[in-house]
Amino acid sequence: MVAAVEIQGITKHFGAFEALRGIDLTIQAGEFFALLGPNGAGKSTLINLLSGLLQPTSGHIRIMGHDVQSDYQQARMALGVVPQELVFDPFFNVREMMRFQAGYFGCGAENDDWVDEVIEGLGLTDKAHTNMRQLSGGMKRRALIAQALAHQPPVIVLDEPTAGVDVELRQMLWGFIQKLNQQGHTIILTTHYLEEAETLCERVAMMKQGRIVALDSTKQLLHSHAAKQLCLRLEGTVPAQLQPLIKQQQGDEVIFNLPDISRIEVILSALRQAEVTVLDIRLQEVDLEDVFLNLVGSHGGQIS
Ligand SMILES: Nc1ncnc2c1ncn2[C@@H]1O[C@H](COP(=O)(O)OP(=O)(O)OP(=O)(O)O)[C@@H](O)[C@H]1O
Repeated sequence: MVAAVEIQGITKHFGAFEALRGIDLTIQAGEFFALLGPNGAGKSTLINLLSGLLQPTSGHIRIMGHDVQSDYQQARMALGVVPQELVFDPFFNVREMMRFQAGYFGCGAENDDWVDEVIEGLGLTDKAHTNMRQLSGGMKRRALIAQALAHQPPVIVLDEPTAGVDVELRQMLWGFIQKLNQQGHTIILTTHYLEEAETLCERVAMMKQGRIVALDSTKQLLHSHAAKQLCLRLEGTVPAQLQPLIKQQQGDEVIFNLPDISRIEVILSALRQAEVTVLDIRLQEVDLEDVFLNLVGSHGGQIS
């Protein structure tokens, strides 16, 4: 079966700056794939190369077997990209905008059922005849997603689609995207909500400074970093020798990293000796965010 996306030896320089330093990545048709990395890692540059908005310095990309440079039209037809920014044509209503968009890709009236399915699936039915500029921010976000899907592309790239959207829209969006994935569409997602990637995506690539630093199934990534964490509520000050083990401290709750389980005894005995009282104790598994911080070394709001 032909791969949805094949990226071979891709580099991209902006002047002397190397934004991508040799990317090799194959995404199979039907995958739900996450592309993660801190700000500036090169995710958007890679997405812009997929859609042909940028030319690579070296290397090749194929979408559903079509080379993005030598067979641009077919490659672009196979791809729907939901961009980060809210860019839209202010002159059309939602349905017109989708039909025009589909028209650019050679789709005519035979595509109208699909247009209506997407409008309904994204909760835009009430707004189908509303002008784009009269939509609220969340509705514009839905319309942009609809626009990217207008020509029924087999490969769908979502560049931070849930940035700044409310919980209701996020759930609706993921329900719809999961349905498309079950129907066979390949989904490639960048998000800074790592719990979304963890729940939705079968496979994850983590990028750092223009390179892929981890590429594996979500399950395997979590398994290979299967260290646990010890969460304690404490009365007293954590002694100095335990400070390097602290992952996070908020009020009286302290989370310790446990590279191995026997470290629990060391921690509890050091606390006893320092006469710190343990008020509560619990163990927790690492999540994708912990793995990400471990591998990419970036923090909190910088994740995207
Ligand atoms: N047109 C350009 N000219 C010069 N440098 C650029 C250009 N576009 C991107 N860069 C640089 O390339 C690097 C990668 O940027 P890119 O936007 O791909 O990162 P990203 O992973 O998408 O980050 P974010 O999460 O912030 O969107 C950054 O250092 C950025 O400043």
